[in-house]
Amino acid sequence: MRYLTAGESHGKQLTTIIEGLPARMPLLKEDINHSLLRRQKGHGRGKRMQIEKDLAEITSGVRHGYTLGSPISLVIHNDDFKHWTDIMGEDPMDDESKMRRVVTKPRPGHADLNGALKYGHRDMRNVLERSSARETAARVAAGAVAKTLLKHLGIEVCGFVKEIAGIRAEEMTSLTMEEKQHASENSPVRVLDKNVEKEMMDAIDAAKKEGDSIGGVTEVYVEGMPAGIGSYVHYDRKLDSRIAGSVVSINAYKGVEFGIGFEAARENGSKVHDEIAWDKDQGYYRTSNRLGGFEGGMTTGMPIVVRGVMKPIPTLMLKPLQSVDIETKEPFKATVERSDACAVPAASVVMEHVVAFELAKAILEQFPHDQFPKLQKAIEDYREEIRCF
Ligand SMILES: Cc1cc2nc3c(=O)[nH]c(=O)nc-3n(C[C@H](O)[C@H](O)[C@H](O)COP(=O)(O)O)c2cc1C
Ligand SMILES: C=C(O[C@@H]1CC(C(=O)O)=C[C@@H](OP(=O)(O)O)[C@H]1O)C(=O)O
Repeated sequence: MRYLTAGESHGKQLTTIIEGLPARMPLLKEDINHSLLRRQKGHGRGKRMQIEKDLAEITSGVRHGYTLGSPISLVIHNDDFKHWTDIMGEDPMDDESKMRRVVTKPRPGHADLNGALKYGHRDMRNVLERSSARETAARVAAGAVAKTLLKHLGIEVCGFVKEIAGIRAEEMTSLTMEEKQHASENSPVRVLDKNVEKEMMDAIDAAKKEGDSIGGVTEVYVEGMPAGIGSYVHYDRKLDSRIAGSVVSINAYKGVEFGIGFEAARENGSKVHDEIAWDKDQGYYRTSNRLGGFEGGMTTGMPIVVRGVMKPIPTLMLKPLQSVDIETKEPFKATVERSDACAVPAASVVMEHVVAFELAKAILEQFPHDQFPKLQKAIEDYREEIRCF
């Protein structure tokens, strides 16, 4: 299974095409729209999110609520496009208007300058339109389809916030999946504890007031993945590495860790590895889950715990960073009209969905079936096989 996204931030629409899903899997647009609305809701976002109401239209690959086995295309319209028709339309602009609207001031921390150098764009709008995290809406749409597949296989994926600007959420390992999902679905900063929620919201509001930005840590937690999914044989099929790559591919993500993560560097082996046990009902299991559900590029059958680090948003409303105009070569400090102050809660939803996509993809590689009921049966049989192994 693979997917492709297309679309510019202020262009007409975003498009997602997903290929490789089996036929006869239940899929409703409501499942996708629920995820899209969650991505929009986190505290700390700027004015753009008040303009957009992300809703996906399924334009192919689904009929009467079931997948057909053909590519699925999803369209999300950009409501902001109506304000940008002259700048983003396909018709050529006259030279004078073009000169007035050309972007020549690259923002540190964004893709502007490197993208301009790579493609030779002297108008950096040609870069920023696509490098914008608007694209994560299209990725969440793909991930929502993957989450639907996983749900029907008994696998639940949930994303929430671990840390914002140094304020840490409660330890989630002791919480049930339902409690985690409650935080993920209902809290404006995706935490369970109301005191921490308030502290985080205050920190975001303070950053906003100062015209600065803040980052944080998000976590994705997965229950129900059977052991042995992924590969120890091929470097590019190791599932933990694919997940790590997909997390760092989210805009502004700079690092990833599984389980105790970087802490493993400071602990002895006796305090890092997860001992193996067995009982008649569940088969093999681990007495701890410090490695976050992976050994040898494959799942262990324990919950997957993966965290990602999001840097602060690079566009700063009142504290613009130093840069150089690519036309005049003069130094400048950028003025900004709008930007998010913190997108960590929203990004936790993005991370949840990119991880879900990698999991669903790995399952389909290991159990290739054209018909969804056959995939369900294959997973059921595999679960029984490993339980009795
Ligand atoms: C959900 C989300 C919203 C974002 N909103 C903004 C924003 O409003 N302004 C901004 O400058 N960057 C924003 N970013 C981050 C930039 O898109 C990102 O830093 C940029 O594309 C450069 O990529 P890099 O940080 O991965 O190197 C956002 C990221 C995410 C995930
Ligand atoms: C549009 C989204 O996020 C955008 C990501 C983004 C950036 O530079 O990455 C900049 C902002 O857009 P604008 O420049 O239009 O204000 C965010 O709102 C979205 O998440 O749907």
